[in-house]
Amino acid sequence: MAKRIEVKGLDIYYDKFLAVQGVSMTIRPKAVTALIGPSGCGKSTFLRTLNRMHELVPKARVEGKVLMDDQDLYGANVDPVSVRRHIGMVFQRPNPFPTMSIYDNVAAGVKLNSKRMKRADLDDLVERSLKSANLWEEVKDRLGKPGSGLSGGQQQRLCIARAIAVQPDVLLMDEPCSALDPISTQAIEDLMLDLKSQYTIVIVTHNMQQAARVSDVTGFFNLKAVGEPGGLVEIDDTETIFSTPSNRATEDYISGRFG
Ligand SMILES: Nc1ncnc2c1ncn2[C@@H]1O[C@H](COP(=O)(O)OP(=O)(O)OP(=O)(O)O)[C@@H](O)[C@H]1O
Repeated sequence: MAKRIEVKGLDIYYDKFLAVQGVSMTIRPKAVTALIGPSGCGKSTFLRTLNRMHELVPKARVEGKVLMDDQDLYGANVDPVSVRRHIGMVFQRPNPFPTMSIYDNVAAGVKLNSKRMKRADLDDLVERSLKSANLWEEVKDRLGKPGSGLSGGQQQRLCIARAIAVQPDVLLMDEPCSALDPISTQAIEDLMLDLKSQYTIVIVTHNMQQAARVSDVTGFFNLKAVGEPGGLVEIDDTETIFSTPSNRATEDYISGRFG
């Protein structure tokens, strides 16, 4: 659990379009890394390369390396489905399986991985995952009801419980609060702070206050110019990025001068 990710010289393409160029960074285990930057600079694209979801887009590919505790995730013998099992993803819009019960939503990943479990063990796993996602108390009396009947914030925590249930090493979150109200947002932020004791967490956010509140490390992505590829400008401790960034573009962005 909680593995380190090392990205080395990563170029990311959609067919012939180079969307992101030359990203190198180390993502620390048991910490929250936030990725910020203006629209279109490639934050989400980059995030999806970390668990090989990028290549689900036809003709999308990468050059360079992504290592998880020294294992090359793009190595010849690596199964992308297994990578996605170890590196979970939570999306902008909560996407529970709408007709499935709350219980089955949490158990879905484990069942998909064709792990046969005794009912009591599965019950235990569902309970632990919902507790870790700070949702158990709110749903324990209606586990058989559809996940779609929960509020947006509860649905997002259900998706986090589903991601946690398969015991990933890393959790990727792509603007996980952008569809949520402030109270649900705070619940997810609190949850991130809890979860980082066990996981490596990478979050894309448009909300700089959120990056400042939840992350230990912040990476600023930018575009040199329209039509040019995006790239990582700098990455440092969040406190440093928000107080004394070393790059002018970072300073302009965090002080609201552009983006
Ligand atoms: N499926 C796709 N096919 C082709 N190009 C894409 C695709 N998805 C994204 N792009 C392009 O890749 C570049 C980076 O987009 P991406 O969505 O990763 O940026 P972002 O920084 O996450 O933006 P935002 O903050 O607006 O979500 C953009 O030029 C975008 O148009």
